Amino acid sequence: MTSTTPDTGAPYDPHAQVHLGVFQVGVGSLIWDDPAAAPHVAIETFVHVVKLLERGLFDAFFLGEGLRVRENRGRVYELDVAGRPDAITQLAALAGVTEKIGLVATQNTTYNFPADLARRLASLDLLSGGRAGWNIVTTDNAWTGANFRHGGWLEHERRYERAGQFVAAAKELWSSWEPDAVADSGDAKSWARPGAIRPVERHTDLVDFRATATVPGSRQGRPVLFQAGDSDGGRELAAAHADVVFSANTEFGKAVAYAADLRARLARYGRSPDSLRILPGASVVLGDTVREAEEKARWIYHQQVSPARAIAYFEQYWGTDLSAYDPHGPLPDIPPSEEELDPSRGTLPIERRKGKLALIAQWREKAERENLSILDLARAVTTRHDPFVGTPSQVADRWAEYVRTRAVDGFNILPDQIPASLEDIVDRLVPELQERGLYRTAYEGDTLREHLALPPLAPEGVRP
Ligand SMILES: Cc1cc2nc3c(=O)[nH]c(=O)nc-3n(C[C@H](O)[C@H](O)[C@H](O)COP(=O)(O)O)c2cc1C
Repeated sequence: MTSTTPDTGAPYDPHAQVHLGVFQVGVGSLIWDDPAAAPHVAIETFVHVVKLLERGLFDAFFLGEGLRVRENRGRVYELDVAGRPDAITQLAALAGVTEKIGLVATQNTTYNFPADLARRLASLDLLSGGRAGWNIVTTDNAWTGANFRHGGWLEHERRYERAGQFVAAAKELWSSWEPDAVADSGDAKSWARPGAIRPVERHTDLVDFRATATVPGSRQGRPVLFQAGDSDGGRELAAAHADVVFSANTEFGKAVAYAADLRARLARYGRSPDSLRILPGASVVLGDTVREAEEKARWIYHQQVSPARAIAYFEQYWGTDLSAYDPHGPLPDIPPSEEELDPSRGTLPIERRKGKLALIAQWREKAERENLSILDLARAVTTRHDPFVGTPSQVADRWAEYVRTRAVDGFNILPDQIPASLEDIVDRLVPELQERGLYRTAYEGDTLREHLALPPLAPEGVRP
């Protein structure tokens, strides 16, 4: 290691590999209204995407969870799809048309129930031949929970307390079906030890159930555990339980600091730096030249924050109908409603749900100072994940630095366009990565755990 190598809590690795997943969130930034876009809730689109990714030798395809369509004053927010099918149902269908790719469902621990969710994830894992993953989130959005399951607002710390208990209970359920309870459980025998089906129970103020598992373990033992959420509580949950983190720290300096912090936490749980993969979100815009890539990136961003979206964005803050205002004109001259935003409703980033009057005053000042229209201001204040913009060879070189310094172990691609962004990556970026020895040329294993090169589970399958 040279003196300039950043400290990521793991040694420089010239042979490090890029692991790739795709996070198809379905809402927010995807450009669905482009004529080249595939229909957003059609099974054909999902089948096409997942087969494309399998051709590109991706580790995983994964879906977000939203239990309610995002809307603004009773209308669906422009880029947010008019429907978001249940993730586990979608992934079960995709398991039947694929052989290798991992299938990861985001599911929250605040509005689900442990035994029920553990059963559904174990079913996906078993039926896909050990390719399931669970992206554990706590969700800051009581409004979505109330739609189908149970509502109610748990404070941040309590959400993570429940998450810790929930995940530990799920892991115990997954290790509670032991192979001699089955006449011939095939692959399950290779990892679990003999015994019987043990009931699992918890009786706390946050998690209260008694249940027995309904399916044996899969070829990988149990679903691979992803975690998303960047607070101290989120990082502790990851250090205690996760196999993969879906991190929001994409920019190189942030990725280095995050990796060092997380690996120090891992050590406190007695885990090695290699027992966890770090995959931040990343959007990628490729061009034959830097200029072409930059122009495309600008076009994409302008599509994402369209005039109609700019109006809808500010309507949420003003709390009133702004459709009569010209997006190319100045900010509305009417005052916003006095009412604060509902903190339990997650259409907007959580840090922007408080103190809206002060925020609007800041925006007014900025717009006047810089002579910005409604649309200009919306583009200036809405953030996006740091995109990798450049030629395929430039992006491959940057990724080599990221993985070899162990700042990350790969990326979760956040596509802007489906399928175009992903076709670009599979057909143009993957060959560049392969040329540099950064990426597999064939799948070497069958399970998601194997694709991620995670250490095998302990013989008992899980650490409860
Ligand atoms: C990369 C990423 C993806 C997420 N995806 C979802 C999702 O699909 N559904 C959801 O309810 N919450 C999702 N979350 C939000 C988390 O549930 C969590 O509420 C939020 O990040 C706040 O946690 P924190 O305070 O630990 O950062 C995601 C968070 C991150 C960082």
